[in-house]
Amino acid sequence: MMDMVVKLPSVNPVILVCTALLCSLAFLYVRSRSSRHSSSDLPPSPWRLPIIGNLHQLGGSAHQSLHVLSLEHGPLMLVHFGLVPMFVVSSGELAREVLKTREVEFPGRLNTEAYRILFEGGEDKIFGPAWTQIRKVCVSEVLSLKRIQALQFIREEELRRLADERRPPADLSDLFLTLASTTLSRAVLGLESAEQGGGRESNRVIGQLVREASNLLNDVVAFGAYIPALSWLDNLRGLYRKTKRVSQAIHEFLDRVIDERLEIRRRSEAGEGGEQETGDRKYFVDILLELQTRKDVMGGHELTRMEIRAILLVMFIAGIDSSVITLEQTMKELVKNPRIMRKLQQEIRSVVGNKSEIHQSDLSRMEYLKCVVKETLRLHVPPMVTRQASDKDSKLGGFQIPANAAVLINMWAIHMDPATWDRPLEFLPERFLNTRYDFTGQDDKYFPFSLGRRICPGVQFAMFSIEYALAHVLCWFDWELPDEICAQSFGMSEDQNLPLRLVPLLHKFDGASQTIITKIKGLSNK
Ligand code: HEM
Repeated sequence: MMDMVVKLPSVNPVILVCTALLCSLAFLYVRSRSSRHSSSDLPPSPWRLPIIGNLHQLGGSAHQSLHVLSLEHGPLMLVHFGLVPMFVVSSGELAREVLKTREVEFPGRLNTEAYRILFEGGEDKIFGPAWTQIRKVCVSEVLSLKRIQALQFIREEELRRLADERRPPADLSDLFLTLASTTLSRAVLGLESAEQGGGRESNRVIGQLVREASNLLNDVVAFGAYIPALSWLDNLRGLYRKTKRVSQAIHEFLDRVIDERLEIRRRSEAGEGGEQETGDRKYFVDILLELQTRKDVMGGHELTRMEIRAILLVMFIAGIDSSVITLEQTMKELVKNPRIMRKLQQEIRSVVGNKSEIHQSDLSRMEYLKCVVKETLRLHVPPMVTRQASDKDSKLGGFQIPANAAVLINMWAIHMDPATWDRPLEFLPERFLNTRYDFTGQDDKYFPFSLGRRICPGVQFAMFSIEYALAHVLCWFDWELPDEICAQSFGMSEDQNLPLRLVPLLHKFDGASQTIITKIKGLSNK
């Protein structure tokens, strides 16, 4: 999500070796200008090549490679991403210091070129002085339990669509994306629901654009970011052209929505029969537009349209991708572990009983479901969170951290620590039964939503949406792999078998009540 997750481009070894040879002279120059800190003050560092630094040691899954390096070099190490020194934290204790107890010393996140293009400026543009106030508005107006309940009917509508996907296999990735983008589009932008005219199409368009933007932010950590002399490679790959195209399409879309909301407000104020701005009809975009004229609430800051667009985009990028990934990875883990899938379905079906709908109160009785989602978030956490040190030198873990240094928190490594987790690579939801782990950021062994001032404000919204979607998908249907997919190799890596296509089989309830039979028939006749 946003620049919070850092992945590396797959690096062609030939390019790397040539670059290393050609640039070794330049390295001598760079070294002559290198840090004024003596190396004994700095954390341990793996051996590195000229210019490319440690990039050759970081495969497609940088978080996994960094974890391996940290086992040898310690919980705080200095790794060179090309010419950029990164201070990599792999222990919960040090992560807590950076993210929470000493957060003022590590206030910002890292910027990338893709980030600057998509948000029309850097991190400061969105997360500047006004952000604390906007965060509060997000939590109370968009992500509150009341708003979550008010939007429940949208989730229900989308889940019913499953029945339309009767021609197997069902594209679950598409279903989860539509569900996440529709729910957020309504809460944030007030876009129409699927039943209202072009609602579905608009939701799909923004959902797809946002996913493209997330991929650009996550995957396209461009060569130029680490080795400026290689930025021509990024141009050659058309990365910035693509980012600019996606950015322009998103901004045009958001501008249209903002203009529509302004027009609705104008007509309503002029008594021209426009939409009534009642509590339920006021969306996040309306609240931001209102804040534009409330400098008093915003600590004297006047929100610009550009900032409004950037804030709306942050909500989408942060909200959609992470929820979809969690849903996809949970279903993949369940298909790989049929025992766990059966146990979970038994729990869901026994709680739902003869009812034809799943209510919010039912979810609170599904303890094993919560364990399953927690375990998915342990194994498939947004792998890395970034921070930038303030403009003063500081110390961490007894080592020197220079002013403005880039810090990477390897969340994945912390969630894999064998000192905390028995058989850490296995999917074992039972490990969370009767434990203290939650998402409030109190614990430094497990914190998929991060810690401290910048902790994810969408925790409740995300957990409810994810649990609700899984309970529906697993209650009425059993799931199988399509014939063409080999069970042994299914889901060996995170990116494998995506988009996720599975065969839904309507579940045969023993002695099912008339209500359930009617529900299932209703679904299959849709
Ligand atoms: C499973 C789902 C989710 C996960 C695992 C997740 C995780 C995270 C993480 C790790 C961060 C970075 C915090 C940091 O830098 O310290 C974050 C930030 C953020 N998330 Fe989430 N998130 C999820 C869903 C959502 C949803 C559904 C929304 C909104 C609807 C949301 C909105 C945000 C926002 C606005 C930020 C930026 C907060 C700030 O910088 O102050 N997230 N999230």
